[in-house]
Amino acid sequence: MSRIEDYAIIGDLHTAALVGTDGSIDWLCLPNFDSPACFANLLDGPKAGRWLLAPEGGGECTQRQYREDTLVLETEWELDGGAVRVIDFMPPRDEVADVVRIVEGLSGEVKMRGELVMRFDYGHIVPWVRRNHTGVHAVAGPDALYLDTSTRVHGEHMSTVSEFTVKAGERVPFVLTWAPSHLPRPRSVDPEEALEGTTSYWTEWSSKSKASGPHRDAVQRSLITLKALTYMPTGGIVAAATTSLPEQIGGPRNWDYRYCWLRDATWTLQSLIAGGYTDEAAAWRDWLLRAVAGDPADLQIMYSLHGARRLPETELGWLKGFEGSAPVRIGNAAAGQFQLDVWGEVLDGLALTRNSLLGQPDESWDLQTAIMEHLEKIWDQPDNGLWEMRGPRRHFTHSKVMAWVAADRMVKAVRDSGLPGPADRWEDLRDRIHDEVMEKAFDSERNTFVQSYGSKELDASLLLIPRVGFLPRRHPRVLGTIDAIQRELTQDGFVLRYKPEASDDGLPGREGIFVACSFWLVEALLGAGRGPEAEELFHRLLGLRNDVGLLSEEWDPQAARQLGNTPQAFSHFALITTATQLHAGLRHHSNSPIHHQGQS
Ligand SMILES: OC[C@H]1O[C@H](O[C@H]2O[C@H](CO)[C@@H](O)[C@H](O)[C@H]2O)[C@H](O)[C@@H](O)[C@@H]1O
Repeated sequence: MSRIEDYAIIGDLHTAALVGTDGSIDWLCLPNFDSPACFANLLDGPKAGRWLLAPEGGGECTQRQYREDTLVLETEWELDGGAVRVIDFMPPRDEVADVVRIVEGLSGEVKMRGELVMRFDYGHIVPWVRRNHTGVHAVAGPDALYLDTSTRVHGEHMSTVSEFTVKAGERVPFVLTWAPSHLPRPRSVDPEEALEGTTSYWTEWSSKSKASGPHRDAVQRSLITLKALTYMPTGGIVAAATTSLPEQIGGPRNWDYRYCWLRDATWTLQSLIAGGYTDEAAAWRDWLLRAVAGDPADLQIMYSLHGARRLPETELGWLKGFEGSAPVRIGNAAAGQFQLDVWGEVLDGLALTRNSLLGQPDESWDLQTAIMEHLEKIWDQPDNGLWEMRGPRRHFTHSKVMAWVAADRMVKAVRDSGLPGPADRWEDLRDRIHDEVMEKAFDSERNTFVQSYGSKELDASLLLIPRVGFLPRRHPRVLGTIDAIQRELTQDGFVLRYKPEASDDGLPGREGIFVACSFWLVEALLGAGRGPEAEELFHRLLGLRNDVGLLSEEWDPQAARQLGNTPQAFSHFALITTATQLHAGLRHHSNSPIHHQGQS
């Protein structure tokens, strides 16, 4: 059984597939990220659908890598009789979706076996499968899949099997195409042309990057991963490609991340802008304006890729879950929560786009004003916080700090950029929130900010206080909070987001350390003047990436394995912004663009 870190991602900017080190595609939702899966081996085993393509004897590959700065994956096996490579990719999309796999003989000869188990609706539906002159054709309900290959296939135990030998220099292609079942068979794809086109697409995209410095490769891989999590038609960005990969193996903390969180998307935007990608930032702003249009009181913390608001949370009882981690959930009840921080994140993100996309039309000021006016009425309410706690609502410190951020950015927009608005009133609110946080969210005995007003608990989000400019990076209270978090909220030097057993988050069980929060500690240490410690922690965090540079949401320090949904935008944007700070120096806060070398 594969571990979370065994997976690499390929995608077509509408959806993504996860490919294991054993050559099996174990996760693929079609046609979009949030559509039902046709391969759900990840959550239930092979009977829920998968596509294995590997040497006959099976087993882990010897090595794998992405082709330079692309999303084209190469998985290689070296065996006694020869060596073979499987090249996997999804060509950037037209109206239908393709997964292309090319088996390439590298030396000697290798016996290969393909096993395609097509299931629709997360393993629930076994389709009708018919042979045709180029492969097979599967249909059930709205979905059709077409397999085209030059090698012979036959049926075996409800799967489509191919057995063939590949010699040095030979190439055996497979193309799996999804199309709506009511339409005629779609155009066929030339696999070699598609390989060239896909390689050029990603190479060209990567050539626009401003990533540089000692961590350039890690940053570029993270930027490519974030791009792979964007939904091209609307500009929406999913939090991760999967649902229900557990935060504790065998536990119930399993959530569907195939949606657009305003928080995650705003942070992703910050890192794309840091990487020099302004087109994606503009597309995100357009997505945001469409998604949140209407009464600001109805603003949600997350939406679907298309901006839909209803994301009912359901359990898929027929799936046993990753290594038995049940339930498997689709939809996400957090969509209905009140998370005060989101307003600040959105206004912070729009301030950044305004400062970064100079000269591009910006129609978001009316929305920003409406959001701020609404926030003036609700900022003093208890909320669910950025960790989406399902326990009682509280006055979370981070939420209030983000309300301060909202007011701060709006004041600056009026004062510095000349936009219209009641700057004095917003300034007054900003100062009131600041005073309240300083008074109610600080434990002077332990010299640390706390998770919520009056609480004794710590929370990793407190590390963001200097990042958003609420206090200077070396303010005594910031330094005290860093010390307290290192003392009380770390495992093996990595940071927990909070202590689940003491924070009444409404859920049983525990979880791993939170990768993004550990990157936040790096930045906080750097700001505190503890550069060598920051560098050391950053290098240890880079070591949590898998062999192809991917991070999931969490890490289990005892078992030394990844936990949670993967690849996760949160972890990758934290890597990018932290690496940029380490390289460029602490020259910016969350809302100011980074000036790369050579720029004025
Ligand atoms: O811990 C409980 C919550 O966990 C998920 O939320 C987390 O993921 C979100 C997407 O990356 C992120 O925005 C949030 O800050 C994280 O806590 C889950 O989506 C929630 O439903 C759940 O209550």
